[in-house]
Amino acid sequence: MDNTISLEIIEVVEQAAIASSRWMGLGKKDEADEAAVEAMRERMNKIHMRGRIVIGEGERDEAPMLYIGEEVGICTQPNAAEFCTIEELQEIDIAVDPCEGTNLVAYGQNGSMAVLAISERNGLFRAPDFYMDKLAAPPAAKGHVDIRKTPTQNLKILSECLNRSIEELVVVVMDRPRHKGLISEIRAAGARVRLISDGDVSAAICCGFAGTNIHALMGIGAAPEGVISAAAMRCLGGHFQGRLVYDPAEVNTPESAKWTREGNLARLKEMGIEDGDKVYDANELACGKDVLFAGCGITPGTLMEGVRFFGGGCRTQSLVISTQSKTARFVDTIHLTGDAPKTINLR
Ligand SMILES: O=C(COP(=O)(O)O)[C@@H](O)[C@H](O)[C@H](O)[C@H](O)COP(=O)(O)O
Ligand SMILES: [Mn+2]
Ligand SMILES: [Mn+2]
Repeated sequence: MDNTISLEIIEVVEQAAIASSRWMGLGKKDEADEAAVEAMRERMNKIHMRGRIVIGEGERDEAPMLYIGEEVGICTQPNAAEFCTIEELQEIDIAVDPCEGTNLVAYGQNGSMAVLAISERNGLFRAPDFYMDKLAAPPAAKGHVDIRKTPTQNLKILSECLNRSIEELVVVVMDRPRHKGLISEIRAAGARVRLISDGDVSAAICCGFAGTNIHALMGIGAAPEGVISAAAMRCLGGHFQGRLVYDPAEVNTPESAKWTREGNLARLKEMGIEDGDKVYDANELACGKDVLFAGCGITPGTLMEGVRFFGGGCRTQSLVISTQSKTARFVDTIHLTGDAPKTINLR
């Protein structure tokens, strides 16, 4: 993968975050989402790359932009060989969530980001729009905790790996009725629970850094977000496992009521997945040789600030991590609008 993509891609998530943040607190989640999608697509199409969306806003019919299969980047043009380098002509797969946490943006709450993951062709798992049971934990616990173990067992292992008592652990769980039993078990084991209304990508990535006071993510969220989280955790060397949830009874949401257990198993078979209970780790969900994750805060979060506007511009904070560069690059950018020179206030 062309190394310069990692620098240009920062602007993709920045532009998506800025566009979405203009809708922050206005109670309009669809508009916040659409603004991010449009901005992400527009900036992506200016990059010298040959990209294909493998996780996006849905199938072509229901999503006018950034749909699964959409080609993005200058080097997708038919005559690209005339003006693109051999490296730029290599096909790359892209998973996007232009507004991860649309509710958070609409209601002005913390933790929303514009995110994406990139790898070479077939380097990212093409997750269906299923739910996914997830377990994320810090690098020190990688391969020691296991989603097949009980939360109580995993908390014991985590406390040993992180050299702290169970009482000193904080586990993020999405605040959903489906997690009633999980939350009770974590509390009974002695750990503390941080409930979030949305945004489990942010929670998963926080486990990859020490000092965030988040030591695990447990529970069921969406599968596409699981792949993007796995890409980030692969770059960070953290623990990430996911299991697709095919039985609607496990989640019992209006979304899951549209499906049946048998129908879901048949859908998985069509995709070539025979074992619906398979547990995928980060190396399988983001299996490419080179994997890159980029995110930009829309509203403030644990890792990144949100977009902050001032007269004549705004300031963003992004994070780019890649297996290739072996860096976790936090980027603080001031964006100026209009032509007149501005005084940049650093306080
Ligand atoms: O909170 C989320 C919403 O993402 P988005 O639609 O892009 O704003 C994600 O982080 C979750 O992983 C997931 O989408 C959610 O758990 C599934 O929805 P729900 O049925 O409300 O739990
Ligand atoms: Mn999302
Ligand atoms: Mn989204």
